[in-house]
Amino acid sequence: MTALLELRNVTKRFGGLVAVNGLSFSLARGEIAGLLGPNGSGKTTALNMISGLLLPNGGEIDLAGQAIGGLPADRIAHRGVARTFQLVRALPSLSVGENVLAALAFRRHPLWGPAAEPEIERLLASVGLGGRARQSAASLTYIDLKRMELARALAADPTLLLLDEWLAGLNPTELRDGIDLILSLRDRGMTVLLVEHVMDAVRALCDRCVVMNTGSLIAEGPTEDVLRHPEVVRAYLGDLHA
Ligand SMILES: Nc1ncnc2c1ncn2[C@@H]1O[C@H](COP(=O)(O)OP(=O)(O)OP(=O)(O)O)[C@@H](O)[C@H]1O
Repeated sequence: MTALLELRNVTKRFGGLVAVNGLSFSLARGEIAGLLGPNGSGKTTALNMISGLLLPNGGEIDLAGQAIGGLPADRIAHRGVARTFQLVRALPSLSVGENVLAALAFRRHPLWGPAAEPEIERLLASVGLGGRARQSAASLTYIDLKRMELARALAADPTLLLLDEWLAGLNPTELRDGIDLILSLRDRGMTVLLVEHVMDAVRALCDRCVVMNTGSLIAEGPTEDVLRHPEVVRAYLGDLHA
Protein backbone atom coordinates (compact mmCIF):
# COMPACT_ATOMS: atom_id res chain seq x y z
CA MET A 1 0.00 0.00 0.00
CA THR A 2 1.25 3.52 -0.79
CA ALA A 3 2.53 5.40 2.23
CA LEU A 4 0.67 8.60 3.06
CA LEU A 5 3.95 10.48 3.44
CA GLU A 6 7.32 9.47 2.10
CA LEU A 7 10.61 11.33 2.39
CA ARG A 8 13.52 10.10 0.29
CA ASN A 9 16.99 11.43 0.89
CA VAL A 10 15.74 14.91 1.87
CA THR A 11 18.44 17.46 2.62
CA LYS A 12 18.43 21.07 3.83
CA ARG A 13 21.49 23.27 4.13
CA PHE A 14 21.75 26.67 5.77
CA GLY A 15 25.03 28.00 4.37
CA GLY A 16 27.64 25.52 5.53
CA LEU A 17 25.33 23.82 8.04
CA VAL A 18 23.55 20.64 6.94
CA ALA A 19 20.42 20.86 9.10
CA VAL A 20 18.78 17.79 7.52
CA ASN A 21 21.03 15.26 5.88
CA GLY A 22 19.56 12.68 3.49
CA LEU A 23 16.48 12.01 5.61
CA SER A 24 14.27 9.09 4.49
CA PHE A 25 11.21 7.72 6.25
CA SER A 26 7.57 7.06 5.54
CA LEU A 27 4.25 7.22 7.38
CA ALA A 28 1.36 4.85 6.85
CA ARG A 29 -2.17 6.21 6.78
CA GLY A 30 -3.76 6.46 10.20
CA GLU A 31 -0.61 6.19 12.27
CA ILE A 32 0.67 8.53 14.93
CA ALA A 33 4.43 8.74 14.59
CA GLY A 34 6.98 10.65 16.62
CA LEU A 35 9.85 12.65 15.14
CA LEU A 36 12.36 12.81 17.96
CA GLY A 37 15.87 14.04 18.54
CA PRO A 38 17.89 16.36 20.76
CA ASN A 39 17.72 20.13 20.33
CA GLY A 40 19.01 21.26 16.96
CA SER A 41 18.81 17.82 15.35
CA GLY A 42 16.71 19.05 12.41
CA LYS A 43 13.14 18.10 13.41
CA THR A 44 11.49 21.48 12.84
CA THR A 45 13.46 21.94 9.62
CA ALA A 46 12.04 18.60 8.43
CA LEU A 47 8.48 19.72 9.30
CA ASN A 48 9.13 23.02 7.53
CA MET A 49 10.10 21.19 4.34
CA ILE A 50 7.11 18.82 4.52
CA SER A 51 4.74 21.78 4.97
CA GLY A 52 6.46 23.90 2.30
CA LEU A 53 7.86 26.67 4.52
CA LEU A 54 11.37 25.72 3.45
CA LEU A 55 12.60 24.46 0.10
CA PRO A 56 14.63 21.25 0.30
CA ASN A 57 18.07 21.37 -1.31
CA GLY A 58 17.64 17.79 -2.42
CA GLY A 59 15.53 14.66 -2.15
CA GLU A 60 11.85 13.92 -2.65
CA ILE A 61 8.74 14.31 -0.52
CA ASP A 62 5.56 12.51 -1.62
CA LEU A 63 2.07 12.76 -0.18
CA ALA A 64 -0.22 9.88 -1.15
CA GLY A 65 2.15 9.03 -4.00
CA GLN A 66 2.31 12.57 -5.41
CA ALA A 67 5.37 14.81 -5.24
CA ILE A 68 4.93 17.79 -2.90
CA GLY A 69 8.58 18.60 -2.18
CA GLY A 70 9.29 22.21 -3.11
CA LEU A 71 5.64 23.21 -3.66
CA PRO A 72 4.53 26.46 -1.99
CA ALA A 73 3.02 26.09 1.49
CA ASP A 74 -0.51 27.01 0.38
CA ARG A 75 -0.52 24.30 -2.29
CA ILE A 76 0.76 21.71 0.17
CA ALA A 77 -1.95 22.80 2.63
CA HIS A 78 -4.55 22.36 -0.09
CA ARG A 79 -3.28 18.82 -0.66
CA GLY A 80 -4.14 18.03 2.97
CA VAL A 81 -1.16 18.90 5.18
CA ALA A 82 -1.76 21.11 8.23
CA ARG A 83 0.52 21.98 11.13
CA THR A 84 0.94 23.72 14.42
CA PHE A 85 4.01 25.69 15.43
CA GLN A 86 6.41 25.45 18.36
CA LEU A 87 5.50 29.05 19.23
CA VAL A 88 1.73 29.37 18.94
CA ARG A 89 0.69 31.63 16.06
CA ALA A 90 -2.54 33.38 17.02
CA LEU A 91 -4.14 36.68 16.04
CA PRO A 92 -4.55 38.12 19.56
CA SER A 93 -6.61 41.14 18.55
CA LEU A 94 -9.35 38.86 17.18
CA SER A 95 -11.83 36.59 18.89
CA VAL A 96 -11.32 32.84 19.13
CA GLY A 97 -13.94 32.30 16.43
CA GLU A 98 -12.36 34.89 14.12
CA ASN A 99 -9.02 33.13 14.47
CA VAL A 100 -10.62 29.92 13.25
CA LEU A 101 -12.51 31.82 10.53
CA ALA A 102 -9.20 33.13 9.17
CA ALA A 103 -8.09 29.53 8.68
CA LEU A 104 -11.42 28.49 7.11
CA ALA A 105 -11.24 31.38 4.64
CA PHE A 106 -7.90 30.18 3.23
CA ARG A 107 -8.56 26.48 2.95
CA ARG A 108 -9.10 24.63 -0.31
CA HIS A 109 -12.89 24.99 -0.10
CA PRO A 110 -13.13 28.36 1.66
CA LEU A 111 -15.91 29.18 4.08
CA TRP A 112 -16.78 32.58 5.48
CA GLY A 113 -19.68 34.67 6.74
CA PRO A 114 -22.68 33.03 8.40
CA ALA A 115 -21.99 29.75 6.55
CA ALA A 116 -18.78 29.41 8.52
CA GLU A 117 -20.36 29.73 11.95
CA PRO A 118 -21.52 26.13 12.46
CA GLU A 119 -18.13 24.90 11.25
CA ILE A 120 -16.30 27.24 13.66
CA GLU A 121 -18.40 25.91 16.53
CA ARG A 122 -17.85 22.30 15.44
CA LEU A 123 -14.08 22.81 15.23
CA LEU A 124 -13.92 24.57 18.59
CA ALA A 125 -16.02 21.85 20.24
CA SER A 126 -13.72 19.19 18.77
CA VAL A 127 -10.74 20.68 20.62
CA GLY A 128 -12.56 21.38 23.89
CA LEU A 129 -13.36 25.06 23.23
CA GLY A 130 -17.09 24.70 22.53
CA GLY A 131 -19.05 27.91 23.18
CA ARG A 132 -15.92 30.07 23.35
CA ALA A 133 -16.02 31.62 19.84
CA ARG A 134 -16.73 35.15 21.06
CA GLN A 135 -14.00 35.21 23.67
CA SER A 136 -10.95 37.33 22.90
CA ALA A 137 -7.98 35.22 21.82
CA ALA A 138 -5.74 37.42 23.96
CA SER A 139 -7.55 36.23 27.10
CA LEU A 140 -6.95 32.51 26.50
CA THR A 141 -4.77 30.44 28.81
CA TYR A 142 -1.74 28.71 27.29
CA ILE A 143 -3.49 25.34 26.87
CA ASP A 144 -6.53 27.00 25.34
CA LEU A 145 -4.31 28.93 22.91
CA LYS A 146 -2.84 25.59 21.90
CA ARG A 147 -6.34 24.18 21.47
CA MET A 148 -7.28 27.16 19.30
CA GLU A 149 -4.18 26.69 17.18
CA LEU A 150 -5.15 23.06 16.70
CA ALA A 151 -8.67 24.10 15.67
CA ARG A 152 -7.07 26.40 13.07
CA ALA A 153 -5.01 23.51 11.73
CA LEU A 154 -8.07 21.23 11.68
CA ALA A 155 -10.00 23.90 9.76
CA ALA A 156 -7.96 22.89 6.71
CA ASP A 157 -9.52 19.42 6.94
CA PRO A 158 -6.10 17.75 6.82
CA THR A 159 -5.21 14.15 6.12
CA LEU A 160 -1.75 14.73 7.62
CA LEU A 161 -1.29 16.81 10.74
CA LEU A 162 2.18 17.96 11.80
CA LEU A 163 2.40 18.91 15.47
CA ASP A 164 5.55 20.76 16.58
CA GLU A 165 5.82 20.34 20.36
CA TRP A 166 2.09 20.83 20.76
CA LEU A 167 2.19 19.23 24.22
CA ALA A 168 5.15 21.24 25.54
CA GLY A 169 4.56 23.27 28.68
CA LEU A 170 1.31 21.60 29.76
CA ASN A 171 0.67 20.50 33.34
CA PRO A 172 -0.06 16.78 33.98
CA THR A 173 -3.86 17.15 33.74
CA GLU A 174 -3.61 19.24 30.58
CA LEU A 175 -1.15 16.73 29.16
CA ARG A 176 -3.61 13.86 29.68
CA ASP A 177 -6.35 15.89 27.97
CA GLY A 178 -3.96 16.79 25.15
CA ILE A 179 -3.00 13.14 24.62
CA ASP A 180 -6.68 12.12 24.49
CA LEU A 181 -7.35 14.90 22.00
CA ILE A 182 -4.56 13.75 19.68
CA LEU A 183 -5.79 10.14 19.94
CA SER A 184 -9.26 11.35 18.95
CA LEU A 185 -7.76 12.86 15.77
CA ARG A 186 -6.50 9.48 14.69
CA ASP A 187 -9.95 8.04 15.42
CA ARG A 188 -11.23 10.64 12.95
CA GLY A 189 -8.94 9.23 10.25
CA MET A 190 -6.01 11.62 10.48
CA THR A 191 -2.35 10.68 10.26
CA VAL A 192 -0.19 12.55 12.76
CA LEU A 193 3.53 13.28 12.82
CA LEU A 194 4.55 14.88 16.07
CA VAL A 195 7.79 16.45 17.17
CA GLU A 196 7.83 16.02 20.92
CA HIS A 197 10.21 16.09 23.87
CA VAL A 198 7.63 14.91 26.44
CA MET A 199 8.49 11.22 26.51
CA ASP A 200 5.40 10.12 28.47
CA ALA A 201 3.33 11.60 25.66
CA VAL A 202 5.47 9.93 23.00
CA ARG A 203 4.99 6.57 24.72
CA ALA A 204 1.25 7.11 25.09
CA LEU A 205 0.70 8.29 21.53
CA CYS A 206 3.22 7.01 19.04
CA ASP A 207 3.05 3.65 17.31
CA ARG A 208 6.41 4.33 15.76
CA CYS A 209 9.22 6.86 16.05
CA VAL A 210 11.89 8.28 13.83
CA VAL A 211 14.89 9.72 15.67
CA MET A 212 17.29 12.29 14.28
CA ASN A 213 20.63 13.53 15.51
CA THR A 214 22.65 16.31 13.87
CA GLY A 215 20.44 16.19 10.79
CA SER A 216 20.55 12.43 10.17
CA LEU A 217 18.18 9.59 11.01
CA ILE A 218 19.72 7.43 13.74
CA ALA A 219 16.84 5.06 14.57
CA GLU A 220 13.37 4.18 13.37
CA GLY A 221 10.82 1.62 14.53
CA PRO A 222 8.29 0.76 17.25
CA THR A 223 8.44 3.38 20.02
CA GLU A 224 9.71 1.21 22.89
CA ASP A 225 12.44 -0.37 20.72
CA VAL A 226 13.56 3.01 19.46
CA LEU A 227 13.68 4.60 22.93
CA ARG A 228 15.97 1.77 24.10
CA HIS A 229 18.24 1.98 21.06
CA PRO A 230 21.79 2.65 22.32
CA GLU A 231 22.45 5.43 19.82
CA VAL A 232 19.20 7.16 20.82
CA VAL A 233 20.02 6.91 24.52
CA ARG A 234 23.50 8.28 23.78
CA ALA A 235 22.13 11.14 21.67
CA TYR A 236 19.84 12.26 24.45
CA LEU A 237 22.52 11.74 27.14
CA GLY A 238 19.91 10.39 29.51
CA ASP A 239 17.23 13.00 28.78
CA LEU A 240 14.80 10.23 27.85
CA HIS A 241 14.83 8.91 31.39
CA ALA A 242 14.54 12.30 33.08
N1 LIG B 1 16.55 29.50 9.23
C1 LIG B 1 17.70 28.98 9.67
N2 LIG B 1 18.88 29.52 9.35
C2 LIG B 1 20.05 28.99 9.77
N3 LIG B 1 20.14 27.89 10.56
C3 LIG B 1 18.98 27.31 10.93
C4 LIG B 1 17.71 27.83 10.51
N4 LIG B 1 16.72 27.02 11.04
C5 LIG B 1 17.37 26.07 11.74
N5 LIG B 1 18.71 26.24 11.68
C6 LIG B 1 19.72 25.37 12.29
O1 LIG B 1 19.47 24.06 11.80
C7 LIG B 1 19.70 23.10 12.83
C8 LIG B 1 18.43 22.30 13.03
O2 LIG B 1 17.44 23.16 13.63
P1 LIG B 1 15.97 22.68 13.93
O3 LIG B 1 15.22 23.85 14.48
O4 LIG B 1 15.40 22.00 12.75
O5 LIG B 1 16.22 21.61 15.08
P2 LIG B 1 15.17 20.92 16.06
O6 LIG B 1 15.55 19.48 16.09
O7 LIG B 1 13.79 21.25 15.64
O8 LIG B 1 15.52 21.61 17.44
P3 LIG B 1 14.59 21.94 18.73
O9 LIG B 1 14.24 20.62 19.35
O10 LIG B 1 15.50 22.76 19.58
O11 LIG B 1 13.40 22.69 18.22
C9 LIG B 1 20.14 23.88 14.06
O12 LIG B 1 21.54 23.87 14.10
C10 LIG B 1 19.60 25.28 13.80
O13 LIG B 1 20.38 26.25 14.45
